[in-house]
Parts: sequence; structure tokens; C-alpha cells
Amino acid sequence: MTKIAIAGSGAMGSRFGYMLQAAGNDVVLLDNWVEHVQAINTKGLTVAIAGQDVQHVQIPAALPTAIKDVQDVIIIFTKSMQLGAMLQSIKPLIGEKTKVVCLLNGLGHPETIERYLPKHNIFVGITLWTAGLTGPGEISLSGSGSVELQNVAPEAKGAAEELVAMLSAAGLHATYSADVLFSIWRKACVNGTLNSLCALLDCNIAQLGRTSQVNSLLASIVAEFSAVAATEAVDLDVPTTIAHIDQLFDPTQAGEHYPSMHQDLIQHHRLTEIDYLNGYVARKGQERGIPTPVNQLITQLVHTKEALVIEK
Ligand SMILES: NC(=O)C1=CN([C@@H]2O[C@H](COP(=O)(O)OP(=O)(O)OC[C@H]3O[C@@H](n4cnc5c(N)ncnc54)[C@H](OP(=O)(O)O)[C@@H]3O)[C@@H](O)[C@H]2O)C=CC1
Ligand SMILES: CC(C)(CO)C(=O)C(=O)O
Repeated sequence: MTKIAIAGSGAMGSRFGYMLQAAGNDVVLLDNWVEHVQAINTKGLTVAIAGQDVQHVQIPAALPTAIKDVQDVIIIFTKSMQLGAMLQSIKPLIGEKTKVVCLLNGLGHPETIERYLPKHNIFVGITLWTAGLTGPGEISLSGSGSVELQNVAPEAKGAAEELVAMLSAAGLHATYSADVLFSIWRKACVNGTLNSLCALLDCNIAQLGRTSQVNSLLASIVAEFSAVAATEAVDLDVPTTIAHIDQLFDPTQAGEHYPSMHQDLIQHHRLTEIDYLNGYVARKGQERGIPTPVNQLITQLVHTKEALVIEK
């Protein structure tokens, strides 16, 4: 049995933990939210899957500092802002052969992780799975998704392929990405459009997709992402990237989902990952002399909304 710790067990961490345990792995959910950990340990993880009965699934949960045994695999699912602190907390769980996987949304995470861990332990990627946290110990799941990941150290390709096989065996539809930086930038375009627009406009992905303005909004945002990606040697073709985003409007994919930034800003009145998405593009654009007015405005609007809802 593979020993897996989920470091950051909110909506996505709980989804992955639930699916990996169902596939026969030895999973522990780690989180700093005490009420959430207590709820999972007392009544099980409450999982509501669209159209099915609610399940209460027994999965052990703990604070990240409460367990000390070395894991085979650690999957990180904090918010971007919590990544460094979580890596610091889970150091005792990381042995020579532990595979640490980061599938967070956002740009710049590989550089952060390399400040804490040797490259041979690090595997990075993206996911198009979705999940919602509806209360302490409670998640709601719908739609389908996928995972793309790659090793950071060239010699760790075999270990990345083992991870792909383990995730796919749990129904998580993983593939090996031969160019994970491209995968991460393309996913950042998904979030830089769907997450920030659905949060600012208070709608889900399918509703955004039905508006008459959606195509021009996507084109303006993605053009700036593409220009900044080019300065990091990533080639993001704008029409192909927009076609990739368009697929998610389908309700059988992510259409019914309120993106994680909507969940943070509108539903839970929490800070967002905007500085790792549109904010990253605006900041790097400014530093590198590339105009990014649309992403600057979106970043300012999201920060303004954060100030309004968090003050309340
Ligand atoms: N949700 C989704 O559908 C998707 C999310 N992602 C990405 O996955 C990563 C994890 O996101 P997601 O699972 O949505 O994050 P969640 O907000 O569900 O959970 C992240 C962490 O936030 C803290 N937290 C959340 N809600 C509360 C609360 N009410 N009170 C106290 N603490 C709380 C918890 O950590 P702590 O208490 O330790 O602070 C939790 O581990 C992000 O990078 C996100 O962008 C990617 C694809 C889809
Ligand atoms: C599901 C998806 C792709 C929606 O933008 C996402 O990554 C999120 O909710 O953060």
C-alpha cells in the first residue's frame, strides 16, 4: 500500500485523498484548519457527489505537525499563499525517496518548492479536476477532470511515471507532461480567465460561457498571458489556448463548477490567488516592459473586492 499524505486538505486535497483511498492507498489528510480535521475524524469526510447519496468516508485527518512518519507520496493542495509554510511544516515526512507533488493553480510554484526541497523529490503539474468545500469536513464533487505532471530532476522521470500510474489507477486520469512549464502556463490561462471573471461577475463557468462578451474577454486576457509566457520561453498560441478553455464550459466537464476563486472571494470571503495568476502576469509584464493593462485592471478589481468582502 502506498503511504500518501495530502498536505492541504481543503476541497481539492479531500477529493484526491478520497479517490486515492478508495483505490486502496493508505491516505492521511493534513490540514491546519482544526475544526475541519476534527469534523473528518469524528463523522468521516462528508462527500456529496452530484446525483448520488451523501457518503461519510472514514479517512484519518491530522494537523500537518502532528504526524512524523516518512511518506511515499505527498500531494500538496494548499492555496498558493500557504505553499512555503506547508513545505516547512511537512519536512519530517519527506525522506530520500518521497515524491512531493504540487498541482496548485498559479505561476512561480516550482521556484518556491526548490527553496525547500532537493529537485529529485519534486514533481509539478496541473489538474482540471474540481471540488468545493461546503463546510468543515464536507466537500461537494461534480464533473470530470485530468492531471498532467512531470519530474523536476531529469533522472526522476521513472518516478513521475509511477505517480501517473498511481493517480490513473484511482480514476484521476493522469498523463505525463513532456513540457510541464507549458502545461502550467496553459492552466494559468484557464484560471486567469475563468477564475477571475467568474469571481468578479459572480457566475459559474457555464453561465460565463453563455455571455456574448466571453470571446473578447478571453482574447484580451490570454493575449497578455501569451506575451509574458514568451519571455519565459513558453509558446502559448492564443486561439489554441482559447479553444482549450472553451471546452470547460461544457457542464459534463467543469461548466457547473464555481471556480476556486469564486469560492474564496464570493462564497467564503477569503483572500484569493490573484497575485499568482493575473497579478503574476501584470507584475512580470511591468518588470519586462510588456504592456498588460487588462491583467493589471483585473488584479486591482479582485484586490478591491477582497478588501470589500473581508472588511464586512
Ligand atoms: N477548488 C477547485 O475546484 C480547484 C482548485 N485548484 C487549486 O487547488 C489548490 C487548493 O484549492 P482548494 O482545494 O480549492 O482550496 P480550499 O480553500 O478548499 O482549501 C485550501 C486551504 O484553505 C484553508 N481553508 C479553506 N476554507 C477555510 C475556512 N473556511 N476556514 C479556515 N481555513 C480554510 C485550509 O487550510 P488552512 O486552514 O491550513 O489555512 C485549506 O486546506 C489551489 O491552488 C486551487 O487554485 C485547482 C483546480 C480546481
Ligand atoms: C476548475 C478550474 C479549472 C476552474 O477554473 C480551476 O482550476 C479552479 O476552480 O480553480
